[in-house]
Parts: sequence; C-alpha cells; structure tokens
Amino acid sequence: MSVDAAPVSELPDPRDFGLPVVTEDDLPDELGTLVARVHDLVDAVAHTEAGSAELAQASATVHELTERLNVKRRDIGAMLERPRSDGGADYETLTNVVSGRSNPAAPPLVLEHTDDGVRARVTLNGTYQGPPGLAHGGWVAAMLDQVLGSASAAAGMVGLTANLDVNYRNPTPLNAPLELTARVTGTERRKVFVSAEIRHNGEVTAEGTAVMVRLDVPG
Ligand SMILES: CCCCCCCC/C=C\CCCCCCCC(=O)SCCNC(=O)CCNC(=O)[C@H](O)C(C)(C)COP(=O)(O)OP(=O)(O)OC[C@H]1O[C@@H](n2cnc3c(N)ncnc32)[C@H](O)[C@@H]1OP(=O)(O)O
Repeated sequence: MSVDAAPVSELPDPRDFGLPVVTEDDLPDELGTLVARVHDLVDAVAHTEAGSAELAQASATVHELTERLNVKRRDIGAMLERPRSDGGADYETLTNVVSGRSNPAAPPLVLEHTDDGVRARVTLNGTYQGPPGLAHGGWVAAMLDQVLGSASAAAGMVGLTANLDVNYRNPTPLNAPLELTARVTGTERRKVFVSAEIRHNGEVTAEGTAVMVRLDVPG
C-alpha cells in the first residue's frame, strides 16, 4: 500500500463546517459526574430485580429529572476542542456514542495518540451485551470504526467511513479491560486506509480495516 498524501498536523477547524465548538472550560465538572452516574443508572435499570413500587418511584424520579435537564439543550453536532501540548487543538464530537464526553451511552472509551496511531482502553458493562455474557458484535464494529476514524484524524486526515470490514476472532468479554489500537496503513487520493484491533489480555478478539474518505474543508 502506498502513501501519497503527507499527513498534516493541523486538523480542520469544525467552525469551518458550521459546527458549534465548546471548550473543556464550558463543561462543568458536575456534567462529568452526572454522565458517569447516568451510565451506571442505565446498567442498574437493565439488571434490576427491584419490585414494582420501587420501579414506579424510580421512573417518576427519572421522568422529572429528564424534564429538568431538557429545559436547556445543547445543539446537536457540538464539537469539544481540546488544546494539544504543541499549541494545536484536537476535536471530538461531544455526544459521540462511543467516546463522547457528555454521552452516558458511551462506555466510555478513552483515546490517546501513539507514535503510529491511536490506542484506546475501555471496559464494557452488561449493557453492551449481545450473546449472553459477551459484547454485541455491532458494538465491537462501532468501537473499531471509532478508533479507525480517530487514527485517520490523528494523522491529520478527518474523514467519513466509506467501507468497514470486521473479523471476529474470539468473543469480546464484558466487564473486562479491552485495548484497541489503530493506524493509517496508506492513502490514495482522498482515500485513507486504516487498520485496527481489539485485544483482551493481549489476545486479539476482533480486527477491522476501513476506507475513510477525507473531508475537504468547504470553500
Ligand atoms: C466535520 C468536521 C470535523 C472537523 C474536525 C473533526 C475531528 C474529528 C476527530 C475524530 C474523528 C472522529 C472519528 C469518527 C469515527 C466514526 C466514523 C463514522 O462513523 S462515519 C459515519 C458512517 N459513514 C458515513 O455516513 C459515510 C456515508 N458515505 C458518504 O457520505 C460518501 O459515500 C463518502 C463521503 C464516503 C464518499 O463520497 P464522495 O462523493 O465524497 O466521494 P466519492 O467520489 O464517492 O469517493 C471518493 C473515493 O473513495 C472511494 N470510495 C467511495 N466509497 C467507497 C467504498 N464503499 N469502498 C471503497 N472505496 C470507496 C471512491 O471510489 C473514490 O476513490 P478514487 O479516488 O476514485 O479512487
């Protein structure tokens, strides 16, 4: 595979795509705490064997909370800007379902840049279940898609997934630490070829490759 596009260090600015941008200073610490607690709440709801009186009271409380939080809603598509040590900025979709900082549905998957791409660590609770006791294959694909896209973005090439291939080598366990790694393997015009794996205890559970098509800044 050849590489015919030199990676750039500057990511496109989401503002140039008309997207709202927030900084970490705009996000109260209490939002992070709420997100983590609601994440745990979803797991509790999925697995509770509480009685009907307890369930009725819980649903009334949750309904009231939902109405209170909906009074002031953020625009969809908001991007979080994080300063990098080299003076540039990283961007992530605030409510991204796999890794979004404000999304309680996200596991959450914590990403970092490596010398050749990105690495992420995640532990999936029982709400990501497909087969009994195992991670859902669609979610495995979603996590691979995320790190594949992030590897492309980390190399300065933000794009959309045009094609995703997944091979499930071993069952992906729940409630166990997983490591995901991804890197760019080549480029051809706007196409960015990327490759990723999920490992548990060093053993590959799934691997994926994707073709990302690089987005050009409007104008
Ligand atoms: C927005 C601002 C952001 C600013 C900064 C942000 C930082 C972000 C940070 C972190 C990254 C986040 C990470 C996200 C991770 C998750 C990723 C996803 O879930 S993406 C959602 C699912 N994917 C879609 O919804 C795409 C739907 N498809 C499309 O929109 C189009 O088909 C698109 C854009 C992919 C291509 O359309 P065309 O019209 O632009 O381009 P054409 O001319 O068709 O193709 C260009 C080249 O790609 C090949 N191509 C197209 N489709 C292909 C395919 N399915 N397989 C292989 N090659 C394909 C073509 O053959 C062509 O190649 P040739 O240059 O001629 O050789």
